[in-house]
Parts: sequence; C-alpha cells; structure tokens
Amino acid sequence: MVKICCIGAGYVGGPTMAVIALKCPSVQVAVVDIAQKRIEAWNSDKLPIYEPGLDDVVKQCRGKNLFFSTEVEKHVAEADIVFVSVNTPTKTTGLGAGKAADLTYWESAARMIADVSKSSKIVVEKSTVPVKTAEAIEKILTHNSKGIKFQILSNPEFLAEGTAIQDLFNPDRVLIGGRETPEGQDAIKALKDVYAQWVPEDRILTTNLWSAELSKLAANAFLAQRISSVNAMSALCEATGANVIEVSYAVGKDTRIGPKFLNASVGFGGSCFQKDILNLVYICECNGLPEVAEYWKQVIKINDYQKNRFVNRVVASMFNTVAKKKIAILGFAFKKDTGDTRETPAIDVCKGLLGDKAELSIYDPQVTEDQIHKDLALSKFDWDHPLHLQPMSASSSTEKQVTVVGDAYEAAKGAHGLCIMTEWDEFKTLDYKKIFDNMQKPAFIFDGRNVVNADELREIGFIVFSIGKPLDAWLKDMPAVA
Ligand SMILES: NC(=O)C1=CN([C@@H]2O[C@H](COP(=O)(O)OP(=O)(O)OC[C@H]3O[C@@H](n4cnc5c(N)ncnc54)[C@H](O)[C@@H]3O)[C@@H](O)[C@H]2O)C=CC1
Ligand SMILES: O=C(O)[C@H]1O[C@H](OP(=O)(O)OP(=O)(O)OC[C@H]2O[C@@H](n3ccc(=O)[nH]c3=O)[C@H](O)[C@@H]2O)[C@H](O)[C@@H](O)[C@@H]1O
Repeated sequence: MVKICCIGAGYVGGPTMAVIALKCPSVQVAVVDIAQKRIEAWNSDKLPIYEPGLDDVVKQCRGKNLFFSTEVEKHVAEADIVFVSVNTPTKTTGLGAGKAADLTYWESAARMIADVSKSSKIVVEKSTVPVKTAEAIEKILTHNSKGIKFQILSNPEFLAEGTAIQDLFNPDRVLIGGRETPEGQDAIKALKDVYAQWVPEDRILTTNLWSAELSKLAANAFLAQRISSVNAMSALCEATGANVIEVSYAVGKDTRIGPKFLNASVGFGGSCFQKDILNLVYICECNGLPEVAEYWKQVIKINDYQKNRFVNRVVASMFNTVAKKKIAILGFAFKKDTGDTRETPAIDVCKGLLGDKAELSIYDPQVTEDQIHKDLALSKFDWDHPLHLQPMSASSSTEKQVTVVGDAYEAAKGAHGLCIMTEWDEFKTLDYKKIFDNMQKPAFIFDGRNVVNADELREIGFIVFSIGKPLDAWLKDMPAVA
C-alpha cells in the first residue's frame, strides 16, 4: 500500500488529500499539521474551512484511508510520498521584504523530513514556491540524508477556493515536474500513477522542475492580469459612458481571448494572486530583468488603484465625507462560497472608509466577527502567517467604529450607504425596497461586484454606483475619483 503524508492541513492540503483518498482507496493518506486546533477541526463535524462538497468527501474517507494528525514526524517517517503544502507568504522583514516569498515554513518542513526519514522518499512541492526552490530543498535533504535517497517533484496546485472539490475532481491539468534523470522520471511516474486513477492521461503534464515551478507563478500572473486589464477598462467605461459588461462580453467572444476571468470588480483578493506576482517581480529583479518586473508590478498597481477608486467614489458621492455616517458592508470574504478573507478587497475598502471616520456595519454569511476584527487590525502581509506563528497584533484602535451583524437588513438599517464587497448569491435577491425604507436618504448603493440590478434599484430610489457602468447623474460631476 502506497503511503502519502501531506504536511500542512490548510486550504490546499486538506481538500487535495481528501480527494486523493477518495479516488485512490488503495492509498493511505495522512494530513499533518502543527496547528492542533486545525487538526481537531478536521477530525470533527465542523471542518476548519468552508468549501462546497468537502464535508461529503471527508466523511466518506476519514478513518478509512484518510487521517488528520499532529504526529507530523511519525507520519512523515512512514510515508513513501511526502507532499509539502505549508504556507509560503510574502516576507515581512529583511531581504526582499514585501516581495520575496518567505520560505521559513518550507525550510523547517524540509529539515524535519531529512531528520526523521529512515527510508527513501519522494518529496512533492505542493506549495507555490519561487522557481529554483527545489534546488535549495534538494540541498537540505541530501546534506542531512544519511544515505537516504530523496527525489523532489514540483506538483503545483491550481484549485480555486469555493470550487476546490469540483476543480480537484475534474482538473484542467495536473502538472508534475521532476529531474530528467532515470530516478527523477521514476518519481514522476509514481506520482502520475496516483493522479491517473481519476484524471485522464492527456491532462497530466510532465515537465522539468523549473518549468513546473514557474508555470504556477505564470498561471496566477496571467489570471490576475486579465482582471486588472478589465478593471482598468472599467475606469475608462465610467469616464466615457461605455458599459464594462458589454465590453467584456464583446472582447471575450473572440475565441483567442475567451470569456472567463473578465468580470470587473472592486479588485481581486485571495491569498495568492498578489503574493505570487510580488514573488515573480522579485525573481525578475534578482535575475536582472527590471523591465519584466515592472510589467508585472502594474497588475498589482491597477488592483490597488481599483480599490482606492472605489473608496474615493463612496466618499466623494456622499458630500466628500463619511465621518460618523453608518455604512453597511455586505460581504467580507474575498469571493463567494468561501470564508477565507486573506487579502480580501473588503479589508482595504473598510480601512479606507474607517480612515475617513465612517462607522461600519459588516455582514458576511461565512466570516466570523472575530476574523473581521483581526483582519482590520492586522498590518499588510501578516495575514498569511498562521495565527499561532505570528506576533500578537496590537488591538485595533478602530474596533469601536466596526460592528459585525448577523444579516444584511440589520447591516443596512439606518445606514447612509451600502457597499457590496462579495458576490454572495443572497445579495442578488434581498428585499431592496425594505432596505431602502430603513436607510437614511439619499440612500446609496456601491456595487463592487456588479451583482444587483441597478435600474430596478434606481426605481426604488437608490443612487447606484456599479463598477464600470454608466454613472447616475448624481455621480457624474463628482471630483476626481482616482
Ligand atoms: N489557498 C489556495 O487556494 C491555494 C494555495 N496554494 C498554495 O499552497 C500553499 C498552502 O496554501 P494554503 O493551504 O492556502 O495555506 P494555509 O495557511 O491554509 O495552510 C498551511 C498550513 O501549513 C501549516 N504549517 C506551516 N508550517 C508547518 C510545518 N513546519 N509543519 C506542519 N505544518 C505546517 C500551517 O499550520 C497551516 O495550517 C501556499 O504556498 C499557497 O500559495 C496553491 C493553490 C491554491
Ligand atoms: O494559487 C492559488 O491560490 C489559486 O488562485 C486563484 O484561485 P482563488 O484565489 O482561490 O480564486 P479566484 O476565483 O481566482 O479569484 C481570485 C480573486 O479574483 C476575483 N475575480 C475573479 C475573476 C474575475 O473575473 N474577476 C475578479 O475580480 C475574485 O473575486 C477573487 O477576489 C486561481 O484561480 C487558482 O487557479 C489558483 O490555484
């Protein structure tokens, strides 16, 4: 029986391993983590992450061939294949701070593997890492290996949160990079055999190590670049009277461009796009390619611009001040169907409004009150470090300005404005007449996700701002918004 151990029971490690266990009944899978609470949750009825379909998969395999444990060393020692799926956040201090990937967690996992191994193993990079990381990991493993043989593979993950199970069941591709030696090719084959139990062969791509590592960073950069491109267009649409929905539809109809990832928004969020592009920028700079670095940096700059533009639009529309005004924030997660708030644009928008002394009433169906307060107190780049590993953040001086409530109606009651930050389905079907009746007048809606029907809301009486759509007369003569 093949034994797999995955270090890191997070958004990637948990769902990925659960699906491997489901699809490969003859493989034994142990997912290990140093975070005891997280492991306890994986072993309970309330899993530590919200992901449609995940509960069902875990229930089918847990205790049979899927185990969650804090006995990291024991399971690593027993495994034939060790996946490393720990976090690789942006460095907050020292060389490359604010850009380079922080490989502290990766390196300590690699050293531990070297220390506890008594038999040869395949070590799989599942985390997103800078190109050439495998070389460093190889050095750590081989210098400590007491003659034990390690083969390193790069097998980056392409799942998106909210659709993780669907993406894992039916991936566009599985990418496996390895050494071009006979041993490297054998290792590739061993991992390929696992995926081939449910993924068609022509979707399993094999490459050299560096291509696999770089393809992951490139794929995220290309995806984020599409969003920044359409968001840049959204600003021009607002200035000219074009409608970004019509423009992206027309552009996406070109089969060379395609329709996906062209939804204008308040900005992209999530734990990876920004971090991976910053990492790419850093690698380009380190390789003497400043023009290439500058090119990719623009994707982040436009994303920041889009979030700033949104805040400025809110403030400018409401007579250039939101001081002491209640603003309802609907949605806090970085996208629908997840409770994940890492790098969510809602954080930047809320901080912007708080900076203008607004009073915020926040509702999200999946994000806890505690999480929202933590997020608004954390400094940039601290968010992706596991809480148990990061320094205690100072308590938020803005806590008094923020209340977290249990539904959208309560959030909007008595508010001057309402901002939609996440495209949760339930925000499409709210009783907006009821909301209007309970708000201050004039009542504003700022739709950061283009989910509401602006015309219907205008008929009710709202002043509506939708990203990239023709502006209400009220908003047209406002001061510059960038
Ligand atoms: N979140 C996502 O949708 C995707 C993430 N990725 C990449 O996958 C990697 C992991 O991301 P997430 O799962 O989101 O992170 P996460 O923060 O949810 O999970 C990482 C886990 O690793 C654990 N950990 C850290 N050091 C450890 C050690 N030495 N021993 C045992 N456990 C340790 C942490 O306690 C944490 O629970 C990152 O490199 C990310 O860029 C790739 C594709 C999608
Ligand atoms: O490496 C990763 O972590 C993952 O990053 C993204 O997945 P994820 O961040 O979970 O979610 P996305 O669906 O890509 O959305 C990212 C952000 O972009 C925004 N977005 C997405 C699409 C769009 O058209 N417009 C737009 O604003 C979303 O609202 C969200 O805030 C990629 O889609 C995955 O392939 C990748 O594995």
